[in-house]
Amino acid sequence: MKIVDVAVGVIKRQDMIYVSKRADTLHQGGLWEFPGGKKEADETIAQALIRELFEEVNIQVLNPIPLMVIEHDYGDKKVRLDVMLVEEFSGEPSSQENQLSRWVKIADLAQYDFPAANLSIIEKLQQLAS
Ligand SMILES: Nc1nc2c([nH]c(=O)n2[C@H]2C[C@H](O)[C@@H](COP(=O)(O)OP(=O)(O)OP(=O)(O)O)O2)c(=O)[nH]1
Ligand SMILES: [Mg+2]
Repeated sequence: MKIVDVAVGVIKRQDMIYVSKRADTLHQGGLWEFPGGKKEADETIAQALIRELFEEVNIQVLNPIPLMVIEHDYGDKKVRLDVMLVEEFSGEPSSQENQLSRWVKIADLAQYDFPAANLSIIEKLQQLAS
């Protein structure tokens, strides 16, 4: 199965992360996510991140920092999540795609249902915060 490259942005301000709820109809629908999306063939992963975060939450990413890469096989789809920490950005995140979105304290992220591939991201954020 072809692996899908995904740029994922962990948008952080102080002890809060900006999360959105995926539409029910999408792959891994109804779960919470960090904004992002599929890399196009002609893009670098950083370019994909900048484009996706502008399209989805209307911010200009300034200085993304690589956090981790996660490969996960959902059975129906294999993904490679290139996760980047976004602490420097301009604009105020707001959902452009009718997604429910909110700032959540890192300590409270575990109360939200995320796709299985995201568990190690949340663990890492909690380690960094403690
Ligand atoms: N954006 C995002 N995708 C995630 C996360 N965790 C996770 O497993 N994924 C998976 C779900 C999808 O299979 C894939 C990303 O798809 P997407 O639906 O965001 O892609 P996209 O924005 O390009 O959407 P589209 O153009 O296909 O509608 O990565 C996450 O935290 N954020
Ligand atoms: Mg997306």
